[in-house]
Amino acid sequence: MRSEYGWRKAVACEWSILPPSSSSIHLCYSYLDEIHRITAKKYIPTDADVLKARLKTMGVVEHTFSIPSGSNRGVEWRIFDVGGSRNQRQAWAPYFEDVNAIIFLAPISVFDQVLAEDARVNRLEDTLLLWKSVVSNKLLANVNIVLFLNKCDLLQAKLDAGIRLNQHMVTYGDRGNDYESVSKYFRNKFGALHQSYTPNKERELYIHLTAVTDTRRTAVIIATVRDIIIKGNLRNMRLV
Ligand SMILES: Nc1nc2c(ncn2[C@@H]2O[C@H](COP(=O)(O)OP(=O)(O)OP(=O)(O)O)[C@@H](O)[C@H]2O)c(=O)[nH]1
Ligand SMILES: [Mg+2]
Repeated sequence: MRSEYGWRKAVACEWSILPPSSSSIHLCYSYLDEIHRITAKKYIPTDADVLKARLKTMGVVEHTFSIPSGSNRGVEWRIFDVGGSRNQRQAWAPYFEDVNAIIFLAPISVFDQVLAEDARVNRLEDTLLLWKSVVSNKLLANVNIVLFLNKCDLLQAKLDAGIRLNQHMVTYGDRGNDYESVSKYFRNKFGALHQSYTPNKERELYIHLTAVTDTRRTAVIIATVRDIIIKGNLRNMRLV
């Protein structure tokens, strides 16, 4: 087995030959920081280890659960997790007719990365195009949409490291390269696309800045989202 120093050196070398799309390298580093724990004979993955793992969704994965207590006790929730990569998106269509809400995760830290599927395409530009096609879809006109501007922790780290948004997105111009300005810009950009392209001008868009690997904070956001979805469904059924 390589020593910790050896691993770091190997990863550092790899870093220099990999394209900037290799966000997994950051994750390698966080696993490497805990190499002794992870390579121990009796290693049992923690929840955090599982969260950090990159497990690409293939097809559509369904999860069903109900909440055991509280006012929504007994309500059955069905969640469909769909693969986001380009070759997975054709699998989404059959689910569009029957959903009550969509939670769209847009990774806003990827502004300096390209698609694994096509190195000519900037990942954030691709996300914006996908967002536009989802919000403009007529089949989804009455579906509540919640937008998670996700990977905010990685965005903050990149900006703190001096990576400039305007080098990758010229429309950003000479605005400040700090987290507040950048996140506000993305909030407005995604919001404006929804405003322009939604077939349902009454639809309210809910936007949250998230780092979903922070489970404590995400639990609070999910509780808010759950209430929004329930209220939206009741409204659609004209019960309130
Ligand atoms: N630091 C950080 N890592 C995140 C965040 N959200 C997801 N990740 C990590 O990003 C990687 C990709 O997450 P996945 O859940 O596999 O990505 P996905 O968007 O479902 O991708 P597909 O299944 O291909 O659609 C994993 O290693 C996650 O731990 C976040 O907010 N912050
Ligand atoms: Mg997935």
